[in-house]
Amino acid sequence: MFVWQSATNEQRINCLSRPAVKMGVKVKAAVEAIIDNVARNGDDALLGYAEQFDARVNPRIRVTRSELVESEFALTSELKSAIDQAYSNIKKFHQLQLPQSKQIETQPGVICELRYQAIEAVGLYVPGGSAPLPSSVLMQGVCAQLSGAKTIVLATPVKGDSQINPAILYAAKLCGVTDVIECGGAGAIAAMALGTSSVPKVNKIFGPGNSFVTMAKQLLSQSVPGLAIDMPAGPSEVLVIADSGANPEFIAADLLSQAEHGEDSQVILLASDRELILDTEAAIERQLSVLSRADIAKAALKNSTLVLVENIAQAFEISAQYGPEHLILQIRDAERYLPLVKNAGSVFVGDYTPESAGDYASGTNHVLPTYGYSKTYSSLNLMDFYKAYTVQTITKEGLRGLSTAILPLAQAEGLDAHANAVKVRLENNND
Ligand SMILES: NC(=O)c1ccc[n+]([C@@H]2O[C@H](COP(=O)([O-])OP(=O)(O)OC[C@H]3O[C@@H](n4cnc5c(N)ncnc54)[C@H](O)[C@@H]3O)[C@@H](O)[C@H]2O)c1
Ligand SMILES: N[C@H](CO)Cc1c[nH]c[nH+]1
Ligand SMILES: [Zn+2]
Repeated sequence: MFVWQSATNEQRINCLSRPAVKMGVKVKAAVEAIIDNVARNGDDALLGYAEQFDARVNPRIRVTRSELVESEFALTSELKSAIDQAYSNIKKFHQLQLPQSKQIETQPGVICELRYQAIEAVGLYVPGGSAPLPSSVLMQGVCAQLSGAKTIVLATPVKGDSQINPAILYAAKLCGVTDVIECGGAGAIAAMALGTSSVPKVNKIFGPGNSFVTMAKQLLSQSVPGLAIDMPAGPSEVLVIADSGANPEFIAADLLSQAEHGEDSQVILLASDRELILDTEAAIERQLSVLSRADIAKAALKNSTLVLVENIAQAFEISAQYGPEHLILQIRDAERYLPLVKNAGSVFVGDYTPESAGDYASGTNHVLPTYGYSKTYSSLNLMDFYKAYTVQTITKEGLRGLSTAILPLAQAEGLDAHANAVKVRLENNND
């Protein structure tokens, strides 16, 4: 147990530091080499990485159309309807976000509009190194589909001699994905950013992934002209704020649900009650013993801390400083505390709102900023698949009215040609 009140500043900073950030320099060098190889050797580089990193036997790049169409027959009816239910809820929540153009006459004869256009070609990365994630297909695919993107490329790694997971293919089919690519990591991101013989080049790359994926997105968005990315969405994180009324079994389950994602996941509990922390420690031990991914969760717990805070208000201050991907509030009267939430990708309110609900099926998006980027980035939403642009239409009289602002400003800036573009029109008597 970490006691916030008696810790030094340095100990507090350490307690909130993220494991993935510590390995940044090594990851950058590896990713730069991968991008360079894909730029030079295209598909051949991708096939090589599939063998090297995913132990792929007879690697290939493209999944066929008929595999997509037939994927549902490989699913149990239970899993198929689970995917359908999640798809429907995610679609409902994201349909709410459809952008609407707006216009206003700012002064007589001067009309300004804000319009939206879907990004034409999008690349969706679905992590698959440690677990296949059909839910991540839905989170990104529903948005791409609702936006009307023309090209929707989905890349995911496949391990060893296994087949690509049919649940991933079925979710991709539901979302209207146009190209499914069997490659992972930085290579897959580079392929979608640069294009290869088999992989269409896209305008924007989305999706979570490990440190290699996240680094590749960041590096390529700085070097490929016009390429955009959604956000740095790396190793999963959850921060739980709990009061003395919380259930330690629920807290332990929530912490373990994210610890099991990867060894570099981080889970933090901020609790105002010492007994609750001790009970949660015991619950974690009990629950861990029957988890199939206990080893991964145990490793992640080494980067994680159960913290005793003075009071709930202090917990919110610490959480704002950390900026978690997910924030779970297991406190009485939790809604009352929502105004204290400052930086969090997605907030789960009350004892019966586990993160798993948002991870899979409630309707909210699970692609969220990590590494503290919830301080500045939004959670993935439909707007990320659009660009907004403006349109203006001005009548001659409108321009005359506006000239009293344009001409003095152009003069003040010493830009005569700007002023002339107005004057020639106002002096024109040919219409
Ligand atoms: N933030 C979010 O919204 C969100 C959502 C889902 C999952 N996640 C996170 O995504 C991550 C998924 O990671 P993952 O590893 O399971 O899958 P992944 O698909 O992101 O990464 C697997 C790929 O990493 C590459 N790789 C592996 N070892 C490498 C090495 N030594 N050098 C270079 N490249 C290497 C390989 O190409 C491999 O195919 C987890 O950390 C999980 O927590 C985040
Ligand atoms: N918790 C992950 C985001 O950090 C999303 C996910 C996918 N499947 C299960 N969980
Ligand atoms: Zn999860």
